[in-house]
Amino acid sequence: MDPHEIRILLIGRPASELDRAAALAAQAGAEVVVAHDETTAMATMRRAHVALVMIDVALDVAGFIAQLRAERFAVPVLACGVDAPAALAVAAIRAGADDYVPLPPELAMIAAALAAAAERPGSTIIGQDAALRRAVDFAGSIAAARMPVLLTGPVGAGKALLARTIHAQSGRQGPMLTVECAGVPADVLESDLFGHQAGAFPEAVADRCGKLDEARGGTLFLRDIDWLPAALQARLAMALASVPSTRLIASTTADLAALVRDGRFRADLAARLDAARIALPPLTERLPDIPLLAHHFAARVAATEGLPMRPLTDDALSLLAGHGWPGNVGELENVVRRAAVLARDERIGALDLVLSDGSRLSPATDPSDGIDPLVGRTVEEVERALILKTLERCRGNRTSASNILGISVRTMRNKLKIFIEAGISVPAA
Ligand SMILES: Nc1ncnc2c1ncn2[C@@H]1O[C@H](COP(=O)(O)OP(=O)(O)OP(=O)(O)O)[C@@H](O)[C@H]1O
Repeated sequence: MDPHEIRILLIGRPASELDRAAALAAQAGAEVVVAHDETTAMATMRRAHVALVMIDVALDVAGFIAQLRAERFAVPVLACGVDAPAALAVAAIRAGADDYVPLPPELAMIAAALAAAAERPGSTIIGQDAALRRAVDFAGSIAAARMPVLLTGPVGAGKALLARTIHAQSGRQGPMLTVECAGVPADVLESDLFGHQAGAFPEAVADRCGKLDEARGGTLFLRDIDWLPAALQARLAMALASVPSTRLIASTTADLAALVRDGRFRADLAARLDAARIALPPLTERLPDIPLLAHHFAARVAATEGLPMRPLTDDALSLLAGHGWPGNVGELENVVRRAAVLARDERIGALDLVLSDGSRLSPATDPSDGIDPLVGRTVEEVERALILKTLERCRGNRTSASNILGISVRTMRNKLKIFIEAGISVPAA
């Protein structure tokens, strides 16, 4: 196997249930490698691109995760075990594992973990909306070119999916690798992108290849590029010339041109990325696509979970059509996925549609409703009140509030900093 193509690394003792997990993962279409101890596993991490780690809870999960962190690997880790005491599972999650999977694993569970962690080329882009189809057609027409692509649009609009499609249609032989720029510490991001040499920092026990290099002949997808710290923007702008065969695709929910004007993003890098810009419309601007997408997601859940297909009732569809969808297609997918698993009847009804916080779906309101009393206030005052109120409703959760407001978490943090400096109290995180 080409070491660069490993998707799942399974770590466990020989002849354990983990071998069965490996067989199932392979059956689910994954490229799998098994390591029987932590040292071999770390060696694999250093030489290959691993999208997901599954480790037996009987091993030293905390130690392994600490080692991953020390060497600056950002990879999802699932702990797993056979009849493991709940305390072990909890300890693994406390140590930083993303989740616990009981063994023997079910194919559906492995497939779901994979779908969440792996970049799957060729997933279908559903939708008939004219603006969406134009975006997809344009993406197809430039897929084989080498020019960078900038994908813009609100959170959950399908930018990552379109990036995978462009790579799949590009005919490139190399891999598509993703670097998540949002919320990752600068040093981890730097190692992820550029790699490091043994001894570069105390825990750097071996050389590590960065994704910019690893993606030679393939595609490097920089998700939420506006989060890239200034120093790394500079390093990336310089490094691009040395990897001409790596195709860059970047995504952002922000207005990159505005960030350049504010001096928060390098003009040369923005210009480079902007060679081809593709904007994805928010879901509320393509309402006729909602039933198509809902049906698609319901069918996918039925297939992966081994459940009967449950169509949506007309009431459920009209509730979906009236919702505001701040999280766009990603949010719709989550709502339908939950409903398809939890629905008791043969069809998914309006009552089955709940948001991730357990609240019922609410119809969208006209944004100009209730705005009269605000006339006479400044935009700044209204903006501040809206931000603080939304944050309060989200119990201080910056990410949820910025999703709802349609601004980046960084913009939200900057605004809150200004409020705090002005002596205004802000809900705690
Ligand atoms: N047109 C579509 N057809 C089918 N699935 C879609 C479509 N658009 C988005 N999805 C699915 O919705 C989810 C969210 O999409 P995606 O991650 O591509 O959004 P994004 O714009 O990259 O989000 P973010 O801004 O958070 O990075 C994914 O599971 C994706 O596969």
